[in-house]
Amino acid sequence: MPQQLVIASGNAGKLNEFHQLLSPLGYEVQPQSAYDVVEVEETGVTFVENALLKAREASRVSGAAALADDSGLAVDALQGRPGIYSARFAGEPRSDERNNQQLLEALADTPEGRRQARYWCVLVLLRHPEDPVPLIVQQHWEGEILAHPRGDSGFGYDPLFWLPDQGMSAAELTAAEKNRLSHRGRALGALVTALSETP
Ligand SMILES: O=P(O)(O)OP(=O)(O)OP(=O)(O)OC[C@H]1O[C@@H](n2cnc3c(O)ncnc32)[C@H](O)[C@@H]1O
Ligand SMILES: [Mg+2]
Repeated sequence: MPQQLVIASGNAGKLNEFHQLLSPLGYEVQPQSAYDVVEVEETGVTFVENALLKAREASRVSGAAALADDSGLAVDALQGRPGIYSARFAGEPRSDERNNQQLLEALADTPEGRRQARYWCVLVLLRHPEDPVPLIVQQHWEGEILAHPRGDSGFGYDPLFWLPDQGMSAAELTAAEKNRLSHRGRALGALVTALSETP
């Protein structure tokens, strides 16, 4: 992995997690805001398309290697929604709290036992804006949607994301524990491995 990386994201929760995961490995990470990268429109219909759009713009503007994350929550009872629209589920202005409320309403008639869901995380690394061989990895994290929020760590849908094996919500995990288990933490592990195997 290039030692200096721009993180193509404006999401403070993601930026924190990338910092925690990459700094111990010796990477110097900077948010795209350090280069005044403006948020691109996420016009793709897949996570990978949106991640490519974000990485390319950040790499183009910064002139550096860029890592983008497009992620979201897919709920079985909602046929995979909100999916790529997770950040915009409750419309504008975007807010985690309103998105969580929207999710609870959408699942109001769905009983416990039928509330399976997963987070997806797709990471795209571009070494330069015209990199013809982007590194792409995707990972998921299985859970269930709670009827009431629990915990105040993490971000986004974490207070509603129940982890049966842990007996707690994603927002009740420590940051280190979330990074070890999560879609993002494991995707980054896979990316580092993929990079070490790439010529
Ligand atoms: O596009 P950037 O600038 O990176 O920031 P964003 O928040 O818009 O990010 P996405 O477009 O990838 O949308 C992902 C949404 O999915 C949710 N999400 C993704 N990973 C999550 C996590 O680890 N915990 C909680 N919610 C998460 C959260 O609501 C995010 O806003
Ligand atoms: Mg986004």
